[in-house]
Amino acid sequence: TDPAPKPPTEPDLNNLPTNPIPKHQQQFASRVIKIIKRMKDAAPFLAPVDVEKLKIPFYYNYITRPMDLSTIEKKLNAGAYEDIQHYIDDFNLMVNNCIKFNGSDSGISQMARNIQASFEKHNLNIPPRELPKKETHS
Ligand SMILES: CN1C(=O)c2ccccc2Sc2cc(NC(=O)[C@@H]3CCCO3)ccc21
Repeated sequence: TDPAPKPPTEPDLNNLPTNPIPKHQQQFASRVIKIIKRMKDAAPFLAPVDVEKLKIPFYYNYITRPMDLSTIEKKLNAGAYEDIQHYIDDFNLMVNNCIKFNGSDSGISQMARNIQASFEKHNLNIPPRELPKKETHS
């Protein structure tokens, strides 16, 4: 059939959540993404998959929701995440898109799993939504 059109770019600035994740969670997540972006295996994931450059006109027929590190960063900066879990879900979507299109045994999928392992390690101490109350010692 015909090549599917490019899906709408995220974040949808006309559809931001009323209660996005608080500042301290957004800052934590942005720091993790910055660290991941410095990994050599992150290079193919820094920007959206370029279907023209890679000559893969049917990419969007298989991958209906493309995701990459720059889009996650834009969503963090725009306050597009309602829950910190959704930032983790987007990272895993990026990895799973890669595995789905290229195959689990491909070199690019091994790179995706490498950065995913580092991402999970850095997220071990994700801060809770509400900060612990400052105790006022009477
Ligand atoms: C994640 N991923 C891919 O999932 C992908 C999708 C289809 C075909 C190949 C690949 S490997 C890949 C390569 C680049 N980029 C390059 O190879 C650069 C930029 C275009 C040509 O050289 C970017 C994303 C990507």
